[in-house]
Amino acid sequence: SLAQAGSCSVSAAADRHRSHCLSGRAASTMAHAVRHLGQEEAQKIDEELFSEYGFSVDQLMELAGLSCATAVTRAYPLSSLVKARPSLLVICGPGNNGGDGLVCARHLKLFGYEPTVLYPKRPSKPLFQGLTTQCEKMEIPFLTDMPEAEVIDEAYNLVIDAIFGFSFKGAVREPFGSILDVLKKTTVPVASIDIPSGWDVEQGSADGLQPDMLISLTAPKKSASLFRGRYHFLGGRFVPPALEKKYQLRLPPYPGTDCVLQL
Ligand SMILES: NC(=O)C1=CN([C@@H]2O[C@H](COP(=O)(O)OP(=O)(O)OC[C@H]3O[C@@H](n4cnc5c(N)ncnc54)[C@H](OP(=O)(O)O)[C@@H]3O)[C@@H](O)[C@H]2O)[C@H](O)CC1
Ligand SMILES: [K+]
Repeated sequence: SLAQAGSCSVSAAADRHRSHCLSGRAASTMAHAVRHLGQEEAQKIDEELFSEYGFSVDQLMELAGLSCATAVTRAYPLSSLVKARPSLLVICGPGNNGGDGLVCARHLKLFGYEPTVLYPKRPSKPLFQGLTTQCEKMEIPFLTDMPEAEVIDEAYNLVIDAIFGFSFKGAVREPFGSILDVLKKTTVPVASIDIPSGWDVEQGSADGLQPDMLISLTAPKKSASLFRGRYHFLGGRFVPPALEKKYQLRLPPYPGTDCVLQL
């Protein structure tokens, strides 16, 4: 099974479900048995990319956000959107996952979508200020408050969840608890960047958000085995082969020059 081959500790039920749902594409991905990372391991790889491999956060965030925007165009092409306007709501959290969301919003605007951003807790670092300015200069509107679930269902085709990534821990603190409560009541699809927000990075969340799409960055995290949505993509095509080897990531090959891969 994926769990055994991929050394991920999912429950037997999740494992059975996964085997049951195997499609041809999933089966070909299984041959590679991409490894699912624990929280500390994901953070360690991230740290190593910066310290040992000389990357800057901005660089990887740009590639991560571009992957997410590209994956969104694959799952929800402009021609498939049901509303008159190609409107999207991008909800950004206080860490780098939120930064990925800002980059993703900017690229989606360039791809012809109409993103609106909610960014309630903004770090004072120049990186995030710059990403915010870039979005503002691209005429991407910023909301001051989370709309009601009915308003979101009425106004947007898709919500992009860039609230928490692999550093999330413990019970959700405000204002994000209320935001996630509203998000759980919406019926429009949700696309989560790296981790469905509010999920334990390894154990998931039985009564948590159930996104339609998950874009795993670098490599899926353990909780990705519990993802039940329609689209699971891998993005963040920036891992040097030596690092991939060291952590035995067994990443499936990206096709051609693509920056995303559907798992
Ligand atoms: N190597 C890669 O794959 C790259 C991935 N990227 C993206 O970065 C995130 C991880 O980013 P990080 O900044 O480490 O963490 P998060 O965005 O997940 O979240 C940190 C912030 O969230 C707050 N937090 C944590 N737990 C809670 C909670 N229970 N309630 C409320 N808030 C919470 C935390 O607050 P503190 O008060 O604890 O500081 C932080 O503010 C990864 O998932 C990818 O999306 C990079 O962009 C590129 C490289
Ligand atoms: K997320």
